[in-house]
Amino acid sequence: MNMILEESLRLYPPVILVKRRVAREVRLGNMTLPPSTELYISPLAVHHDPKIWGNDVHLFKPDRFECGIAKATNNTPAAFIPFGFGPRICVGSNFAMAEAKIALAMILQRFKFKLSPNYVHSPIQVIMVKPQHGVQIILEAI
Ligand code: HEM
Repeated sequence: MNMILEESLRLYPPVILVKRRVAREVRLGNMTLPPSTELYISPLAVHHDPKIWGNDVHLFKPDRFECGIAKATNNTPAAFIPFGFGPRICVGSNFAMAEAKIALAMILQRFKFKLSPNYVHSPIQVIMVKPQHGVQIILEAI
């Protein structure tokens, strides 16, 4: 379940941009950034970089996480940042993952489900990334 959630967060990070402001002059690669420069870091872009994830970057493949995030990102921790990175990383990340697993487990204990043929895949950003037309699923009690 962890792998499925991680792969979902990779392909569709709810937060597609995090922002940082440079506090003092800093070298970043071959650039020198003056204080107050604003940096926009896109989890969406990083998560879809074939140089990190390979040519199957756009495919939903939860098993890429089977040996953990470090292995999936070739030891590049900043390549998987659905909850941001560093000292200001999301404080609710563990809570959010636990909550999603509990909710899914409660559904799976009672139902089988499949995607409705009416579903139209159209992720959209309205503050967070979400399915534009909702996600229609067909539940079957077990
Ligand atoms: C799937 C669910 C969630 C996602 C994808 C998410 C994502 C993020 C991201 C990307 C940041 C910015 C991190 C950075 O700048 O490096 C953030 C910050 C934050 N998140 Fe979340 N978040 C989620 C759920 C939650 C929940 C459930 C809570 C509270 C219970 C929460 C509370 C916060 C707070 C307080 C911050 C600001 C942390 C700081 O600036 O020090 N988040 N989140």
